[in-house]
Amino acid sequence: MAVNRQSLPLNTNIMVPILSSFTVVIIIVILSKLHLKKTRNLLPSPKTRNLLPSPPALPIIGNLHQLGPYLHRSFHSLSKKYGPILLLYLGSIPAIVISSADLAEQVMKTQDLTFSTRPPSSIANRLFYNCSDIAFARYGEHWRQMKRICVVHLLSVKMVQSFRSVIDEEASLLLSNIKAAWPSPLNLSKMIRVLTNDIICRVALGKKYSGDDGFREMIKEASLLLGSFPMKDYIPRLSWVDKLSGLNARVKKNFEMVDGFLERVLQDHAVRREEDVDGGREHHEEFVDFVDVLLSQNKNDGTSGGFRLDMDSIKALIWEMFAAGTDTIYITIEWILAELITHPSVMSKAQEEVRRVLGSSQSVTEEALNKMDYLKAVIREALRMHPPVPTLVPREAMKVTELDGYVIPKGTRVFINVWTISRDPKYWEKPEEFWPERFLKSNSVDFKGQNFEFTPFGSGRRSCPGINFSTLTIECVLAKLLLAFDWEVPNENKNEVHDMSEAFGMSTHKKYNLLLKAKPYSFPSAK
Ligand code: HEM
Repeated sequence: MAVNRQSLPLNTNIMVPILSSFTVVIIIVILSKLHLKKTRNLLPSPKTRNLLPSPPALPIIGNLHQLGPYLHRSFHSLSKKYGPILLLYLGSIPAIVISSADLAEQVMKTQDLTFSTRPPSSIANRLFYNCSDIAFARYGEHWRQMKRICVVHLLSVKMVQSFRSVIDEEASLLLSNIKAAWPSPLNLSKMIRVLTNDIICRVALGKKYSGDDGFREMIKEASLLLGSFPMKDYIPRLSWVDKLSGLNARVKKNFEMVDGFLERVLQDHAVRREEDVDGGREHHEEFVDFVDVLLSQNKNDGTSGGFRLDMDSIKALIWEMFAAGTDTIYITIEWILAELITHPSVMSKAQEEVRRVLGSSQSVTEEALNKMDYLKAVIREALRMHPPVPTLVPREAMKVTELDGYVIPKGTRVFINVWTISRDPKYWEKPEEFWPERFLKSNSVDFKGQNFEFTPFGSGRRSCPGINFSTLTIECVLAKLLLAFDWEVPNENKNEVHDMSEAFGMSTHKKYNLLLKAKPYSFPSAK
């Protein structure tokens, strides 16, 4: 799920848009003074706090003042000083930050069950129907059944293969639009964003909504809200600020829009199903979207081990596919292209491979992809340097436990900083260099969750169920883009295109758009 996004499933960027507002800072300072004594009593005793390395915390806000908008970078700096496990207070919430592969393995494998729940999030609670989704759901029977449905029915290898034609059609449409733009520059970032949104729309809802401005705004607002910082969750005594700042009203409005939209989608599908049955037609002969699958699960609820997939859970799951799927895939493709364009020799090698394997054929089959080792290495290298969810989705300790000899109280939040781990010189040669060849070695690591120095999709019970779908989409789209065009950076855009700065947002996407020229490529014999 999409995105450097803390609350999002994907959103680990807790930050600070609201907190940094002047008014709130003043309020905090006054309250700090007024309640200093009382607050001291609320913090754990010095003895408990000393158990883990921890930067000094302030009353009320804890360590929030030490965190910037790029949470993974703030955690990175703190881990340089305090080590691979450290304790922070996010307001009144204790949180540990993990920055080594060994400790990540402890959390996601050895003690996976202990760390299998998600912390509460008031915004996700509202937007995802009391956390009836997967990514925000607390560990338990509901989450287990929802994840099973997702893994077995929505994102199974067979289902993902059935989406191939959708991915192919949408990518071909993208190529036509790019061709039409030559020789003018184009905003490739924007085009890829629309592409991934269209693919997810068709796969999840059965049709595209990209032409609908209201739909785009609704998704954008939802992801902004999921990336925001509700006082209620971290400094409960300041929860009134959420009302004053308009946050509560925005959440309510967005929920009502999303709910109305999903109601209409479900209605449309239900009517179509009835028409198919009345007309004696076989329902969805060629392609079944997520809504169809979930509605049939809902109908067959007796066969799903007694689990009742109610309408709220269906809506939460459908909506989550957007939250988790759109940005992550878009961001990954954007970073890969940015790195390729910045490293022309890598670009040439990748293009040479794609053109050799595919020839003039536009069809990117599974067999063809299996011959593109270099392209796969490029994708891994981009995910290593730019993991879209850099601190994973936070977990929470379900009971008191021990990590690295430190006592971890029940309810402690856990962030795993994969951004730091996947550039740690202890595991990676030349970690700051974009060097896909590192993944061509016979003993190279994979991102499937078994190598804890490289887990952009997480690992264990809470790992990402969208890994096959993402990999297929990224590989197909990239192969087509490298096959069909030679890429040029207009002089006036050079600085922005090659600038690898990150933007603040739900996920760590590139700060500056890819404004490029795409020269259509013709195979020598076809000239
Ligand atoms: C490049 C693409 C993607 C990346 C890098 C990514 C990454 C992640 C990460 C890091 C997590 C949290 C793992 C953990 O806590 O250990 C996650 C969870 C999740 N992802 Fe993805 N994701 C991607 C694409 C997708 C797609 C396409 C979908 C669905 C269409 C999806 C659905 C989910 C869901 C439902 C969860 C929650 C799993 C749970 O809590 O049990 N993701 N993803």
